[in-house]
Amino acid sequence: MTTYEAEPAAAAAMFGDRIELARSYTASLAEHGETLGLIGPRELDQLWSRHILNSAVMAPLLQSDALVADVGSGAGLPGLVLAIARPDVSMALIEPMERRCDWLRSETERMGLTNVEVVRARAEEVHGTRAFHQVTARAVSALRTLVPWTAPLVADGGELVLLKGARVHDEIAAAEKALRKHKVGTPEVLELDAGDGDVTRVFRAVVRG
Ligand SMILES: C[S@@+](CC[C@H](N)C(=O)[O-])C[C@H]1O[C@@H](n2cnc3c(N)ncnc32)[C@H](O)[C@@H]1O
Repeated sequence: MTTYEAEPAAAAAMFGDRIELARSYTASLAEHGETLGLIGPRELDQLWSRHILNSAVMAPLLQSDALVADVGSGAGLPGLVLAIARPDVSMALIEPMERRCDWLRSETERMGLTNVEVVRARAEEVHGTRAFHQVTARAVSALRTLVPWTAPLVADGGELVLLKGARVHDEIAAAEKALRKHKVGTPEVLELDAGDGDVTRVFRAVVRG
């Protein structure tokens, strides 16, 4: 059995009655994630805090019954975690790599999640074919590149909700032209606590399509 970080106290409160599913996904990611190239070996020590809770912190930011796209889901971060935490939300996981899509589909099926759709594509290939109330992404690219990939997927008046690191304000400055071109309104940077005292930064902005 693979050993990984013990469940932080904050997890149960963050997932509520969905905690067993979150435990199941975390255990499965710990067991298969390294072999499938989804996470590095050293990440097992921070699997809950750095990946699962860091993703789950976005759950309260999703609108009720929203149609959400997660661009570049990879192992399912934050998309699968959000689908677990928010069963009212319909989540499309947009991921171009076949092996990652296979993993996302098999986890969706194994956990019996009915609110997940896996879309094997680059975000740009989905432009003009679908529109979402909110679009999420984590660790995919700097805003300058990420905004042109994600903003065209947002329905008029919808939101970008992007997990970002400490350099988010520099990224916003560098993305000024892209933000204007894609009609992204003035962004706010939320500083959220994922329960471990570390700050998780989220870029949130309305898109006028
Ligand atoms: C560094 S991984 C991050 C995965 C996950 N979001 C996480 O936080 O662990 C970046 C992911 O973005 C995907 N990706 C890269 N370019 C993309 C694009 N244009 N559209 C959608 N996904 C893309 C990659 O295949 C990869 O799975």
